[in-house]
Amino acid sequence: MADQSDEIQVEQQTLDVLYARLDELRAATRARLGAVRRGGPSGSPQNRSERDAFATLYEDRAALLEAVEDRLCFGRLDFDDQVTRYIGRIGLTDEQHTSILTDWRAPAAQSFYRATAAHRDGVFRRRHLVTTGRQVTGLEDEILDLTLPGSHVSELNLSGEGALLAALAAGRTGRMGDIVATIQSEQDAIIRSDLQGALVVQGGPGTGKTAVALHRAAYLLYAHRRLLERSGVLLIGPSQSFLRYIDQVLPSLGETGVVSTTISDLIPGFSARATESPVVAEIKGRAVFGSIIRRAVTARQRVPAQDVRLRVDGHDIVIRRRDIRDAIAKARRNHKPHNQARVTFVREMLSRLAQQYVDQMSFSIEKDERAEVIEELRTTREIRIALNLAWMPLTPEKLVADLFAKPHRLAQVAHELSPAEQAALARPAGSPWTESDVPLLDEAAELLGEDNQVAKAQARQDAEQRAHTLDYARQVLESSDSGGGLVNADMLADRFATGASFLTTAERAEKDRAWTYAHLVVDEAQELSAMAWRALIRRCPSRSMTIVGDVAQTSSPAGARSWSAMLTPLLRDAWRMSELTVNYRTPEAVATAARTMALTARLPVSPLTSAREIPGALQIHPAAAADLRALTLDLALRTVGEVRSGGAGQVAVVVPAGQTDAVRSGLLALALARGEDPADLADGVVVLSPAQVKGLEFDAVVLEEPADIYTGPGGASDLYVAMTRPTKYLHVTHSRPLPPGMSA
Ligand SMILES: Nc1ncnc2c1ncn2[C@@H]1O[C@H](COP(=O)(O)OP(=O)(O)OP(=O)(O)O)[C@@H](O)[C@H]1O
Repeated sequence: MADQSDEIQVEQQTLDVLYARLDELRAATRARLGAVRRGGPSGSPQNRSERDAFATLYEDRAALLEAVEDRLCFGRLDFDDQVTRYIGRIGLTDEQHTSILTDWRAPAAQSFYRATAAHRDGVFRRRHLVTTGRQVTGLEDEILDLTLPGSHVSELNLSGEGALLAALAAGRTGRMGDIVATIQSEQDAIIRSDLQGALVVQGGPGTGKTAVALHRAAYLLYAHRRLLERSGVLLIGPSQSFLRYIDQVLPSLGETGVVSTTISDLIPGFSARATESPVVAEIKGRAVFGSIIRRAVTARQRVPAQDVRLRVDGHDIVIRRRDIRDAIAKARRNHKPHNQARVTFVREMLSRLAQQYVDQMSFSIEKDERAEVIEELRTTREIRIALNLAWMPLTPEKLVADLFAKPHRLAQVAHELSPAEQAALARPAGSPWTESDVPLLDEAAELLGEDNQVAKAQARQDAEQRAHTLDYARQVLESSDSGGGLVNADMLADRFATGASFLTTAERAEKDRAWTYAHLVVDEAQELSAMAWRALIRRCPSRSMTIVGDVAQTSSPAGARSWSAMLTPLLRDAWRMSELTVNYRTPEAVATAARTMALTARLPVSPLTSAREIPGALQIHPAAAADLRALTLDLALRTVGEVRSGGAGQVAVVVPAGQTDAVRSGLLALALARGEDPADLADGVVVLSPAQVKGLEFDAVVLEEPADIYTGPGGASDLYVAMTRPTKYLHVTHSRPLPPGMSA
């Protein structure tokens, strides 16, 4: 022990040097930022914009230096050739530019995660530093050179087993933390895998897929910073609550520029919140909807049943079917989206109609007079109506809403769907949007292009905004008495505008539906439909993607049961797969029970080894139907008390979606009856449906009546997800027989 305390002292000295350097850099960055800010708002627009750029740079740097306070340095490598290297959250150099801390993502840090006794890479000792604040509180050494005393090989091949098991045993806070100090070798291989192509990471529950996906994003941003910062990285998660659960991980790794969203929120300024039956969601998720939407667009470019005859200004004009057919063909030939191609169609039709008009005149006319004729025809109401009927300007919302509100429109373009399937999709116009509508709207937006009516409205709005800004600039000039011709209202308005447009890549990308990203990270990817994949792939033309998920946990009927069946039609052979095999979350007994149930239900479960065993982790409590709820509520309250006795801790009660409200009020009533503080209850326990717990984890889960979940819409997959959420205890309460394969 004396040995270890000496070593701790040595490491404390190193840590003191590293934190002192961190403090120095923080102070220097703050000083530079202060100097830039003191520069004030004067100077030419260019100076001002340079200053803004520097200020943003220093602000980012200051935020990064603040974010790495906790566990700044967590490891040390000792090499055969006497070299020692410290590994931490960021790289640091001293004043002579000598490296004193290696960024965990640098190639020089790789051995910290990968070196094994069999492949040492010249490392004879790997040391994990356990720190609390700025104090070293413990050490864990792994001697990789088996000829040295103290060497030891972990059964599961885990590195830094002590540090890892301590991290896994810690109480959950409701927010995911980073795993940078204890990344395991199979995870590291995925994190550092090539940027090119799509990488699918398949793994059972708790194998660290989410953690790995986020650390990979941080790694790629480090290794390919220029490319990735210019075009951005997009992260897709299954729900807003999941995004909240993970939202501290990337900032703690010093990365803040990743855009994260869900399929429901994929289109900027649009949010789909309504729910619909799984049957309907499955139909709308089919890849064939790509063709259906395409046909729905071309169906809106149509030749009318009859010629239309009218008189304009004493001239006979015939809107002929033949002319419309030719103009449609001409407009389609330029392969522009519907709303843009419409311009060609209208121009061609007006030119043909103008020719009819001119042919009836007894004299020839000049070019500008012909333009007047065209304008007159363009503004004639009947002509406008006839041209719109032939080629209507459309928004994606209108196109998709019509498809489901007007059965004849769907029937016209969706011959792949049976009459029953078409009938299932019917809904009234004005119905609220659902998640599976979003990929259809996105597909439609792509094919329709900007509606120039919308663009015109935007231009009008911009002009109004400009007038408003000018007005404001004039007032500023008047009140600041800075006349004398040095600056005019227009120039000042420009300066205000420059300030407003000073956006980061992530901010610009987030606002732009058509933005294309350099890399895409998709979590819980098994849930995505073929249509959702089309929408995502469109956003990442390079196909550089990290796709993580588990096809045994798929509950969406439109999701993937096999990666190859889902991805090969979309990506051909431009995807590769890696598997994660160690379960870091669920105790062995719980994992085994979940797995046996899943195998009995023939789910495509991945092989899995559990890193932890906790005695009494799985407890099954039978009850009479009349007593079941009371038992569930009592267990939930008792378990919250137990898991929070040591500080942090979270319990989830999982019940089918329709019962969450009843359980929530039951818990509250019971807590009040027992004189407990409702605020404590709200902190420590959540009541969620199987769909809502996907991707999350808790110290303990109380699962009521598994047979209800098993026979519910998500079936055995939902039950598999629910059973695999706890890090410590799973309590199952039931009055009906347990589902096949499920037992203690
Ligand atoms: N190397 C590691 N060191 C410490 N903790 C780890 C490590 N790998 C995974 N974990 C922890 O294990 C838990 C499960 O990880 P994660 O949520 O990423 O798993 P998952 O595979 O995405 O699970 P699911 O399929 O159930 O969503 C998390 O608490 C994570 O922090």
